[in-house]
Amino acid sequence: MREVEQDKFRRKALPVAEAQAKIMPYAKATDTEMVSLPEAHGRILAKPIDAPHPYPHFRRSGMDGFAIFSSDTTSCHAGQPVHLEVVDEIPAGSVPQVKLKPGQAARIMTGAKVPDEADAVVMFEMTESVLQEGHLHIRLIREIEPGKNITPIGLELSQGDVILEAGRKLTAGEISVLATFGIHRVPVMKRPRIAVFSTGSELLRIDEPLQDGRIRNSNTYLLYSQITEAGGEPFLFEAIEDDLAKAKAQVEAAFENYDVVVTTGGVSVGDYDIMADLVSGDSVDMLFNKVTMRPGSVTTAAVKDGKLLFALSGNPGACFVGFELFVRPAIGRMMGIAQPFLPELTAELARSYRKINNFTRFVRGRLEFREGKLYAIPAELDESGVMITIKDSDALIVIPPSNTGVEAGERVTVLKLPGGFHSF
Ligand SMILES: Nc1nc2c(c(=O)[nH]1)N[C@H]1C(S)=C(S)[C@@H](COP(=O)(O)OP(=O)(O)OC[C@H]3O[C@@H](n4cnc5c(N)ncnc54)[C@H](O)[C@@H]3O)O[C@H]1N2
Ligand code: MOO
Repeated sequence: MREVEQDKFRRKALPVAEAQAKIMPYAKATDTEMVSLPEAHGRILAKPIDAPHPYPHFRRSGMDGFAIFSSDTTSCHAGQPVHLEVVDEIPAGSVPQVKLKPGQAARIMTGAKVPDEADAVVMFEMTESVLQEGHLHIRLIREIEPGKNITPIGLELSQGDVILEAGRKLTAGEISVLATFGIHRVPVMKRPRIAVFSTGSELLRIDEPLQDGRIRNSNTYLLYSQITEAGGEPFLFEAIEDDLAKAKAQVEAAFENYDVVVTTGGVSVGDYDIMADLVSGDSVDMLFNKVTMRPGSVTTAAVKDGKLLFALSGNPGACFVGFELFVRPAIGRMMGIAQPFLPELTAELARSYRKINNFTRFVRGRLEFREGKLYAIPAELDESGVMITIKDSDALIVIPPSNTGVEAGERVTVLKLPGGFHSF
């Protein structure tokens, strides 16, 4: 037996956290690039952005109405109305033309600049128009407090405030803030370029008809989605057949052009498990080839010329989990995300999980809120080779090693998968 083949069997299993820690030093920051604001959606901000001006930068009316001196309305009531002469009209986008004096009002629209002298805006609905000696007046029968319906300068942000920290993912809220401040070119982290290979002579292309004993290559597309969601840029390659020399050549070529290489399949101890052989060879430095977890115990990571190679299991469930626990955090770290790991929550296990585990199990499942409490419901079918329940899962339920399993009602840690909740 060749030495590399023997190595496949002699594996030292690392706990997940230790394996993650081995990877992170190689998750080197990508370069930065400038993109247009719409293109920045979903990208990671590369530099902190300060407010170049206060917001709002002028005193803004919050209502369609009249800008007035609130002091003119002191003690005003139905039996003692106040009449104010309308001397200006200020649409949004214009500036006041008349310097207001006490006893006067300016007709003003929502979003328009309030005259400096005025200290309140009264809504149209609270006024009545009257003509007095040919001049338009408004009649008020209620006191208006100072500041009413005026948004002060800098209510949201003062000049120089940090608007967004580096490492922040830009989605709707962030994009609208950047637009507000005229930041139309945005410094973002380059998306790590990730080559994806599936291995296995049993794999058919997705456009091929079924053949006996063969299956379509779903992992490549699973990974395409996961990489895209995590912020990376996937590049899909034809599946590699179970031939070590060919696989080695293809994977090595990929390292020339891509930041990370992800493969699936061929990492176990089978006769054709070429990735296991490849990482045991001397062309790459292996970081680990076994993790004390299920599914994905054979998850393997290696480094070539400072770049990461992830050899995930071929079993779809294990490939999925291996990506979420190892590849996602590496992509996140490369883009400067402060916390690139799946967020941890605590939930109550809704159904007993009685499988015996030597290793920590990451069971796909659904989360449900019932009467303010979070429940975790493990998928009925959660075997490593099962693909169908991945689509219904919004979390990985962490089941620690145990001889008895975990009973319904016990508290468990869950790792929230990206995206919404399937129950809602
Ligand atoms: N004697 C042993 N056999 C196995 C062990 C073991 O410890 N001793 N471990 C089992 C476990 S656990 C897992 S997980 C798998 C891991 O196998 P590999 O990662 O080497 O993957 P393959 O053998 O290539 O494939 C496994 C399974 O997944 C299917 N597959 C592969 N690629 C794809 C793809 N791109 N799309 C869809 N499905 C794919 C493949 O056809 C197999 O059915 O090993 C166990 N065996
Ligand atoms: O490593 Mo396998 O995915 O544990 O079932």
